[in-house]
Amino acid sequence: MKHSIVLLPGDGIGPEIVEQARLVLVAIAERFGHEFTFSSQQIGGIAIDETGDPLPQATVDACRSASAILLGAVGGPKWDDPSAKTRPEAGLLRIRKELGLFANLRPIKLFDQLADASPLRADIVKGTDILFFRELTGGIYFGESGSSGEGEDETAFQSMTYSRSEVKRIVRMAAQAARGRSNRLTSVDKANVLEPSRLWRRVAAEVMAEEFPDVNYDVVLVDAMAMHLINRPADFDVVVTGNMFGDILTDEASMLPGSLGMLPSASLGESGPGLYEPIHGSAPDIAGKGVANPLATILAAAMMLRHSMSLNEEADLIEAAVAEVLADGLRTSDLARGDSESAVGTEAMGAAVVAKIAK
Ligand SMILES: NC(=O)C1=CN([C@@H]2O[C@H](COP(=O)(O)OP(=O)(O)OC[C@H]3O[C@@H](n4cnc5c(N)ncnc54)[C@H](O)[C@@H]3O)[C@@H](O)[C@H]2O)C=CC1
Ligand SMILES: CC(C)CC(=O)C(=O)O
Ligand SMILES: [Mg+2]
Repeated sequence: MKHSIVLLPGDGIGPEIVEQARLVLVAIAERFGHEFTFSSQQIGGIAIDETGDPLPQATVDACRSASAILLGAVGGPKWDDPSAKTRPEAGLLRIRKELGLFANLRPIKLFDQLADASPLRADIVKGTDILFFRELTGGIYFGESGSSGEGEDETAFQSMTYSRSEVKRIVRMAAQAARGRSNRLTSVDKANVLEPSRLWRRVAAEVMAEEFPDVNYDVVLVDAMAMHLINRPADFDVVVTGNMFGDILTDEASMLPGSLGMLPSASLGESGPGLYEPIHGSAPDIAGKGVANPLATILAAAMMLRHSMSLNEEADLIEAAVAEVLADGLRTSDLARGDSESAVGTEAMGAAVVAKIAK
C-alpha cells in the first residue's frame, strides 16, 4: 500500500528521534511490501530562522495532502525571548488548529520490562493502562490574550473558553473508546472554580446520559486527579479532559511507565490526516548528544499506522519490537535510573528496534 508521510522534525532532539522512527517505518515497509514516501517540512524554531514564520504555508500545504504527519518537537532557549514577535510553539498550536486536530490521544501504558524504571513503587504502577483524551484545539491555549500597563501596573491575561460543541465531540470520542476497552470514562475538570469547566461538566453529563448510558462514568477535579494518578493509577481506564489539564496530567503520568521519553500521542480530527508525536518537548538539555530516547516517537509511528492507515499488524509489530528490546535490557539514559554508564544512545536504540522488525 502507498502512503505519503510528512515529517516535521522541528527543534532540539526532534530531528534525532524522528530519524529513528523513519528508519523503523522503512523497515516496516520492507517487511510488509508497503510504499511509504517521506517529505520533510519545517516547523518551530528552525522555521522561524529560515522563513520568519513557525508554520510556513508550504508546511501546511504538505500536511493537508499527506496520509499522516510525524512530528518531533519544537522550541528551545534560542527562541525564548519573551519580547520576540513569535515563538516555535505557536507553529505547533496553529497546525493543530488548521487541521482540526481536536482530539489528542495519549496512552499511558506500562511495559512490564520497565517496572523498575518508574520512580514509583512497582506495586503502585502495576496494571496501569490509561488512555487520555486531551482536547487539543480549544481552551486556554487558544484563548484571547493580551497585556497592558507598565511597571508595577503591568498586567497580562489569557482567557479560557469552551463551547458546547467542542465538549461534545471530545467526550463522544472518548466514550466510544471506553466502550472498546474497560467501559469506564473519567472526566477531569475544575468545575468548583472555572465557568468553562462547569459547562464542560454539564455537557459531558448530558452526552453520557443520552448516548452512553452503558459506560461507567465519573468526574474528578483536576487537583485531586494529579494525586490519584500517582496513588492509584491502575483504577483509571479512559480519561477525558481539557487542553491544559491534559497537557500537565500526562507529563505527570509519564512517570508511571518511567520516562517522558516513552509516551506517544495521536492528534486526530473528524477527517483528514492525523498528526503523531511524542508527548515530550525538544529537550534542549540533551539535544545533539545522541542520548535522547527515540521510543516515544517510534511508538507514535505505530499509532500512525494503526489510526491513519489501518495497518494494525504492522503497529502491533512495532510495539512488540519495543517490548523485546526492553526485555533484552536496552535502556537509554532516561530509563537507566542511576546506571547511565550502561545506557545506549538514540541510534543504538532505534537500530535495535529495526533489527527486531527486520528479522
Ligand atoms: N510538543 C512539543 O513540541 C513540545 C515542546 N515543548 C518545548 O520544548 C522545550 C523544552 O521544554 P522542557 O520543559 O524542557 O520539556 P521537555 O519535554 O523537552 O524535557 C523535559 C525533560 O525530559 C527530558 N526528556 C524529554 N524527552 C526526552 C527523551 N525523548 N529522551 C530522554 N529525555 C527526554 C529532557 O531532557 C528534560 O530533562 C520548550 O521550548 C518547550 O516549549 C515542550 C513540550 C511539548
Ligand atoms: C504547544 C505545546 C508546546 C504544548 C505542549 O506542551 C504539548 O502539546 O504537549
Ligand atoms: Mg506538553
